[in-house]
Amino acid sequence: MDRTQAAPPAVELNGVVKEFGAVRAVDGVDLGIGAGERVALLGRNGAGKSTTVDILLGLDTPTSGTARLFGGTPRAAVDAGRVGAMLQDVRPVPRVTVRELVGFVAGTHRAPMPVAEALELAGLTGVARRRADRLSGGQTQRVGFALALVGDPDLLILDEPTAALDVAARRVFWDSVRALTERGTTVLFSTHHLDEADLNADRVVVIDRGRIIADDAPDRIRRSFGTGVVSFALPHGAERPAGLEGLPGVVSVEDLGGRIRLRTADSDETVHALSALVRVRDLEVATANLEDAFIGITSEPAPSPARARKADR
Ligand SMILES: Nc1ncnc2c1ncn2[C@@H]1O[C@H](COP(=O)(O)OP(=O)(O)OP(=O)(O)O)[C@@H](O)[C@H]1O
Repeated sequence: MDRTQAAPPAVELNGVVKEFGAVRAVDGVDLGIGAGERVALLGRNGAGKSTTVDILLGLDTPTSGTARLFGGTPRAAVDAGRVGAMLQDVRPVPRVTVRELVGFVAGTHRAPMPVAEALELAGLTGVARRRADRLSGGQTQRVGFALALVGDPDLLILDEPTAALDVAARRVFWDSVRALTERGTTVLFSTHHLDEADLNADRVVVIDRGRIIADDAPDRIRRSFGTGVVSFALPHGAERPAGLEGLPGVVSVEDLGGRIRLRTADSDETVHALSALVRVRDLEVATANLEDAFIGITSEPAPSPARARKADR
């Protein structure tokens, strides 16, 4: 055996397609994720995130293409206790305490972390003696997190992990995720909170209509769609002027019905040229965030079949 060979990636999807009848939920996804990466999976409703996660967990099989975790099948990685998952629907077992439930699941793993540590990382120490079926929505979601991490997995897959968490609980959650990746755990999470992806992922993968349309560091994705947003209202009754797309720095133009938003790589130049083109009202200049980039990327038209085939090659 070649001992110099690098360890296989935590996640490797090659040409994965998943069809449900006429619906192509995943449409040729290639994705590799290395150890210790913290990756956000973003996409609009119905983009294909959960289907991709299901395939990664071996809960569903691709129509074509391959999914591998640590060089083997997802099933093998899950059976070996290398994968912890937190899915959207967490339904706690009735009549046991939080500590008992997490302890029970720890007992099913070969090398779990101490139960107290899992409770602490999930922010549950204060409610450890409470019945697991009598918790708030946010506490229940934290139980799901504790159950996913107590096996001390190499890969954590978290499907919208903070949907029910308040601001303080979110902070605890992301601190814990950071601590886990610092000791080598790979984390893949899906979210609709783009600010969270921006702050907590070192890589953002955007999926749209079953295809990966962006895969980069959050700041690079932000910059690729302009660093600034210039928005303004038109004078009452005025038509949208021609030529906005051609103004210096402008990357894209959105018409929000009376208000125009320009994403730009150079706000100063854009504003200067804009003032010569049209008289505007309520001018605002802001720094672009990941949400602006996301809207820009995902609102682009779907590739035509000819373009899609070309992209496949
Ligand atoms: N079991 C199924 N049978 C039929 N269609 C399905 C099935 N599961 C998913 N789909 C469809 O596949 C597409 C992708 O769904 P998926 O749940 O993966 O999206 P998502 O990105 O997770 O969305 P959301 O953000 O709303 O959770 C959608 O059009 C969905 O309706």
